[in-house]
Amino acid sequence: MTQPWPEDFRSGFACFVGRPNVGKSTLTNALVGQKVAITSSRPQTTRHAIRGIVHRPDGQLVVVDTPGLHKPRTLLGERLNDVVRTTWAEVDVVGFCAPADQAVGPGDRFIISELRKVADRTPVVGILTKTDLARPEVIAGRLLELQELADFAEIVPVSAVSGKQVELLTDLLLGQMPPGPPLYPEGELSDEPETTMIAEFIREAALEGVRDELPHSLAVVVEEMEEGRTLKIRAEIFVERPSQKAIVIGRGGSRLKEVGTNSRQQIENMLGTQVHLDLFVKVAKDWQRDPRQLRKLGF
Ligand SMILES: Nc1nc2c(ncn2[C@@H]2O[C@H](COP(=O)(O)OP(=O)(O)OP(=O)(O)O)[C@@H](O)[C@H]2O)c(=O)[nH]1
Repeated sequence: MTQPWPEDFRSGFACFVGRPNVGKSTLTNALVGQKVAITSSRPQTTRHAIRGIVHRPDGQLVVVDTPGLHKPRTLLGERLNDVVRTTWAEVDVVGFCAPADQAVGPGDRFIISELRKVADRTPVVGILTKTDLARPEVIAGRLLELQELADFAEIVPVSAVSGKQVELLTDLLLGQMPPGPPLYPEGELSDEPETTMIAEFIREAALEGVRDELPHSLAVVVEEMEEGRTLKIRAEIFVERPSQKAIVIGRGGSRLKEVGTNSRQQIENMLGTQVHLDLFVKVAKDWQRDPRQLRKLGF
């Protein structure tokens, strides 16, 4: 019997690492070609290891999106760092991202040294992101800085926004994958459970335009999904303090309404069905420090 995939087919897992806000989620979306990981101009909003799957005739690349590594101040912070390290140790290739509009610095060196502690033999591809934001001579300088930072298997400049070199990046990452059959059926873009993606869409909408300290204080749980002519979804947005609840709800409920409209559109796009979305805001005091609450909220 002949196998249904080419002999030289490659498949495996990749993840992107780098300082907050360097463009890891946007790059995942650009590679996969559809919005699967949430992006935000605010650092450290990527919570779950969301996979995007790149299907090609010559291979399959499963991209795992990890949260940013950061100084743990709470139990949540520690758990997130554990998630990061576990992911790093398990993938076939790591894409280290640094943005073209910023110099390589201590943050990058810290991540590289942490990376080497858990994955000393995993090939690392150096990725200079956001090249649309820098002039060619600046990009050239940054590439040299990257070259000195670590022993990368490859170094490649890309722009997720313009799409420049994104295909080449896929080639290079696939080139580091072991030979093997496709890991997921064709057409599948992500193996995140639907409820997780729905919760992420709501979280993303709720974070839009709010103050800097709010991101880590916000969690979303999908409580109920009821199939019918329209899909009824009931979700709860958890904050830590009554003052934050007021911010999320807004004057006369105006912000919450906006959050509902925006996330409902995203959910409808993803599921291809009409959605009725009910959102509730609840205060769960200090949920980031409380192991029981963390488990309930899925961490
Ligand atoms: N101009 C430009 N902006 C980009 C590009 N890639 C990402 N951005 C912007 O940079 C910001 C951060 O992008 P994200 O993809 O959320 O960054 P991240 O590294 O995943 O961030 P964390 O989840 O905080 O770790 C967003 O405002 C993006 O729109 C790019 O290629 N060009």
